Amino acid sequence: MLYLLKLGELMLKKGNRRHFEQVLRRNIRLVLPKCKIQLSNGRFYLSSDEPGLSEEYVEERLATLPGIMGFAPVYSCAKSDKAIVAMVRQLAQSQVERYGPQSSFRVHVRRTDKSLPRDSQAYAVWLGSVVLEQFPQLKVRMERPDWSLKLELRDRAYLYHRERKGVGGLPVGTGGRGLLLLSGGIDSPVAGYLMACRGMCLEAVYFDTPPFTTDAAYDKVLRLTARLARWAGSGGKAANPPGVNCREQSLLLHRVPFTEVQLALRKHVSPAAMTLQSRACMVKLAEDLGRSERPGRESQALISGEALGQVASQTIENLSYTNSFARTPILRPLIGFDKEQIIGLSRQMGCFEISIEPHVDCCSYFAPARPVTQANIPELEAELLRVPGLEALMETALAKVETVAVPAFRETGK
Ligand SMILES: Nc1ncnc2c1ncn2[C@@H]1O[C@H](COP(=O)(O)OP(=O)(O)OP(=O)(O)O)[C@@H](O)[C@H]1O
Repeated sequence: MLYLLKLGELMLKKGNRRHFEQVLRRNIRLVLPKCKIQLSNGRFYLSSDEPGLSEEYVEERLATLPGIMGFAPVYSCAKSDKAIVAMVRQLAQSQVERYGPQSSFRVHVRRTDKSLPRDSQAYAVWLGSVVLEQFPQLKVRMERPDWSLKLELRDRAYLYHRERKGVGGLPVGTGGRGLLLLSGGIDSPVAGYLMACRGMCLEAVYFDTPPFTTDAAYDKVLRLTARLARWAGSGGKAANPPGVNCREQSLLLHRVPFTEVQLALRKHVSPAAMTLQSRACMVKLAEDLGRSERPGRESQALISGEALGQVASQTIENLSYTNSFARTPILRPLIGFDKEQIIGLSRQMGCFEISIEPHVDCCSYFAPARPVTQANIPELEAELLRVPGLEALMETALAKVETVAVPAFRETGK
């Protein structure tokens, strides 16, 4: 099996392109350890002789790896006319068996080796006539043919007839480290996906409020984390904090026991500010968690699934209030998205059906009927300071955090 990988945005990097390529190579190795990777002329080639390795298995992983714009299973041969003709004839034969002797086709050629005797167009015309000689009833069609053959003339000749899109973006591990606030809802997994596709190495944190939330709600968060790990989990060893040595494609999920904090807030803050004050505590805890016990490997940003105006608590005043609890930036990649766009991405990720399962999360349980929409920052800060023992409750919560590495593909039994 041989695949040609197209790198897209990576190719635009100038001085540090090698670094990006190395990170991508490391990520591919983690995800597909049984494949060999070779880099030549701005293309990666992935090959394997492993008998049990199916195309479906390989493609499922390549399709979710940030940094890969597209990929195609290819045949390759030397650049001699004789070898190319034999390879074209063989692939044309299989396409005619599939689409019929009267189907339409085109040949597309790219040539990076300028020392060859023909230019790309002349190669395409010549190979088109080779195919027509073999199957005279075929029709040549440039626009939307039934099938096409694509030939790339590089160090060798590479021929393919189908190509799949990847997610593009940049390889995980080239964009710093972020801690995603992951609830069981629709938005936060999508926010994590977008940041992973910009190369950010992620971990996730979930604030759990038993008995107001159930084990089923946590299980839902685990399944969402597994899904997200398909895109974000390729940071592998680089994503491990000290003491964890996970070599699988996986994502670390921290579960913070948040009940005591929520109960103290419910007793001492105004009902209308409940959501906002608990979000502020989450931000503070997440930031402390992202810094704790990991010198040199701290989270450099928090990530949240908030979108401006999506719910009453997500106004610009309220976002400014929660910002004031973090020294690191809070990234909100969905800030300008509407719900339909978010749902579209969530479906694409295979998260939507999980996210809409009906489980109560901590915020909806404690949510006020009429939340504060225009945070008065000094008043709210003063109110939070008056909650007795809040600091100690937060420290206890941090001391009891449970961390698991959630593998990307185990949920499907693969
Ligand atoms: N229990 C939680 N654990 C971790 N993060 C949370 C939790 N609840 C909320 N968040 C974070 O706060 C953001 C805003 O949450 P909120 O409930 O207001 O919005 P939402 O639109 O329901 O978001 P989502 O669909 O991600 O739950 C979430 O996107 C998430 O990043």
